[in-house]
Amino acid sequence: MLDTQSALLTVNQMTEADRLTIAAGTAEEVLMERAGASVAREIIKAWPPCRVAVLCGPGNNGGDGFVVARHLADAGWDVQVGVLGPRDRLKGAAAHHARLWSGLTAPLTPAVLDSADLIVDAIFGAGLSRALDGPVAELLAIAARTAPIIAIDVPSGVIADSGEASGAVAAKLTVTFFRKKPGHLLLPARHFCGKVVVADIGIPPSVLDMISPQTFENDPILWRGHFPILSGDGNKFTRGHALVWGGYRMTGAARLAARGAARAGAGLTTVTCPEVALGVYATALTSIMVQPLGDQASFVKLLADERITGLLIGPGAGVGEQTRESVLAMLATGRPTVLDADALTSFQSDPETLMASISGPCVLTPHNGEFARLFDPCGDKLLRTRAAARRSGAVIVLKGADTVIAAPDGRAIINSNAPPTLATAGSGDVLAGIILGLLAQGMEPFLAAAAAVWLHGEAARTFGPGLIAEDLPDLLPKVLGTLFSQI
Ligand SMILES: NC(=O)C1=CN([C@@H]2O[C@H](COP(=O)(O)OP(=O)(O)OC[C@H]3O[C@@H](n4cnc5c(N)ncnc54)[C@H](O)[C@@H]3O)[C@@H](O)[C@H]2O)[C@@H](O)CC1
Ligand SMILES: Nc1ncnc2c1ncn2[C@@H]1O[C@H](COP(=O)(O)OP(=O)(O)O)[C@@H](O)[C@H]1O
Ligand SMILES: [K+]
Repeated sequence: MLDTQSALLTVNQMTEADRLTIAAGTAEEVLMERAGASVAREIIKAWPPCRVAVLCGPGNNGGDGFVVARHLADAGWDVQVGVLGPRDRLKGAAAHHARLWSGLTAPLTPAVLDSADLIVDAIFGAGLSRALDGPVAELLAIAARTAPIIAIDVPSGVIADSGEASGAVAAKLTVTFFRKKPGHLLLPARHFCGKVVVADIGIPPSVLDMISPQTFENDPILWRGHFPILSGDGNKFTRGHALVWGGYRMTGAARLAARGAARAGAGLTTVTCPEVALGVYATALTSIMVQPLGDQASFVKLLADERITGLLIGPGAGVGEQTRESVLAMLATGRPTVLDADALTSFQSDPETLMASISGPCVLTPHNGEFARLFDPCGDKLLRTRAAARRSGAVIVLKGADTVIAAPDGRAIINSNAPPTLATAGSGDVLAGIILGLLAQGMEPFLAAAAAVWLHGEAARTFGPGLIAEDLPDLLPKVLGTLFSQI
């Protein structure tokens, strides 16, 4: 099992974590007390005392709100509490904490927001089961124009499992409990969460042994121990040989990928390209080798070289029969293969042939457009990436600001470190190359893909504004140096 420190829990898994903790002897009221107290602590840390409106819903999220109200009032803050529906509708721990609130409550109308300097959104958390009712959505819209919002668990309107966010408004801070939920990372919900703080409410991490989470936030802790390590007595061949299929006339894409593979640590990197393009590739590549592609038979012969340990096709490959044939020839070797861009689009009219040909370690790196050409685009990003991985038998990297990496066995990782400067031509080509470089060194495809996506995001973050794809490979040494100096 992957390290559960960066696990993301579904609503059902979080309920189970609560249940196991309660069964082990912690009362639900105590968990709620700790949850609300942790939110109040974060507020007191970040804001000076002011007038706060706490908006409480009908469930346990509302119960947390009453705890926050009490702690802030005890600390001398001016607190208004608004409650959705009759106060006696609250049950269990929420009813208990509502009783401990000795101040007034008002109905949940815009009047509660009058002259608020800060607003606590405790209307709905994990229990939101349908789109927000009109009046609640209207109140939230007014709240967003009135003062900064602190959301408890998730901003109301966010579906924690899927990242949908109908009717939600942007919070400055979201305080969640024990572990993050997929909705804190998936778009659009992520945009509404602001800064996310995970508070410890005394749920023991050992409950996760029983829950076996399958979804994780991308973090080196998941894959650092599997990263290729150089052996002192190795040589360039023991570091793997990465082969990139280089197209013509779009030659830049494969060159970017090749540099990504080399910087990720492949001992040798070769671009094989049509004879006519040899000069173009050779002038722009030095340590990376260039080989003429020849006809299909000679390509198959080249693939028979056992020293080649990783294959990539797609960047700048062109859509068509030659690309299809080359993809199938690569897959037939059973060696680790990355399929990107045109290699995916070339199977648009016949995805079945592609799926049926994948048997070895394989990573597909579509963006949303390429994904929809091969797979069912319905459902949230986690769901559809997982389904595609299961269907294809390959690791799927569904790119974007919230890239999801899914394995055929159901594990999934959501990436959160990619800055928007990555939205620049060719950055995906570099990513495919980094994955190739790690695969060529023998790293497991799922973890290689996760590591590459993280390194790619971190490289871009290190660089800052003005990034172009060419910069990315040369930023890897610094990112890797920092990463491994922390061990
Ligand atoms: N279970 C526990 O032990 C803990 C739970 N905690 C809090 O409990 C929350 C989950 O509590 P609940 O499961 O009670 O769920 P919520 O409080 O998020 O909401 C459930 C209530 O809202 C109603 N509802 C759902 N969608 C609605 C809609 N669109 N319009 C109107 N009403 C709607 C439901 O009928 C139910 O009454 C978490 O988000 C967290 O804030 C924390 O106190 C930590 C401990
Ligand atoms: N707004 C964004 N924020 C963060 N990362 C992004 C954003 N937009 C794109 N990316 C990342 O940039 C890369 C773009 O890849 P791709 O769409 O294949 O473009 P190209 O074909 O031009 O290389 C992917 O890794 C993607 O996840
Ligand atoms: K909330």
